[in-house]
Amino acid sequence: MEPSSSPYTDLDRPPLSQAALNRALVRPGGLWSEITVVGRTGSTNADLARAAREGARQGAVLVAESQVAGRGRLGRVWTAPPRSGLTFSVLLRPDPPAARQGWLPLLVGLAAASAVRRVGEVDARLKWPNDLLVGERKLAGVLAERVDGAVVVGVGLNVSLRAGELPVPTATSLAVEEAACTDRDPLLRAVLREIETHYREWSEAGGDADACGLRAAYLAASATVGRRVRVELPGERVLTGRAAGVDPAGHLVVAAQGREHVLSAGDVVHVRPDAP
Ligand SMILES: O=C(O)CCCC[C@@H]1SC[C@@H]2NC(=O)N[C@@H]21
Repeated sequence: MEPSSSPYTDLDRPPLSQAALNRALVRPGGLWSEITVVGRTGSTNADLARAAREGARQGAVLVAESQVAGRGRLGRVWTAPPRSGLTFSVLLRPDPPAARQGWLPLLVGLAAASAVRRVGEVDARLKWPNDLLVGERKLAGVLAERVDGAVVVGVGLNVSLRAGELPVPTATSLAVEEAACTDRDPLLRAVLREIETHYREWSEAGGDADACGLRAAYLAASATVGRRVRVELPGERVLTGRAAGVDPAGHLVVAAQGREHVLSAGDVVHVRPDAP
């Protein structure tokens, strides 16, 4: 076969099939109501947020082959060449009280990590709140945005990018990690099935992450708890200490300066054990 003239070799990869995804994942009584695959958009989170305001049903999934204005946490951008990864968002209308909905992005991060471990056979772990790491490199990110009564949760997962194609040196991809599977279709199906399972259990437990085992499963997949961390907090404050746990609300507990701090937001950096 002639080498591709495209700067993105991933354009040679098969597109995701909307029809096949709907056949596999949309069923009566299930969470997913409709899966839409678009060739190109600005941001799947922005699109689903708009749909949510217009009254779209719970369980809408929007997948983009190419996203040109992907949004990340804390005002960052998410860059991914076409078909090089998974970029999708889901629309949820959770019943549990707002005070417990902080678990939603953690739940989605856990689902993505479980799917990557199972299908990709890569040891993905979670940096609080919901970055997927392999070692210390970032494989995927999750962005949750509240829209009226709904929550839109977006996932960006690097799949087939080679080392020289990664957007930043601290990133990785399933291809770089020599995953058992770099086919986006089974990966997407696995992530959506995992989200559905965790979301159903969490909803049935009224959002109680202890009662449904979510907190225990999250802690087992955590790369942060037990580590020394530096947390950049809103307002340019920084806290350095030991990540002692995740509380029943999904907040990070950091032991520092002789007491425990409960953090609901922030950017965590894992500090090397031998660092001064
Ligand atoms: O790590 C982060 O900062 C979160 C990144 C989230 C990126 C995904 S890609 C699909 C969805 N649409 C967006 O605009 N962002 C999320």
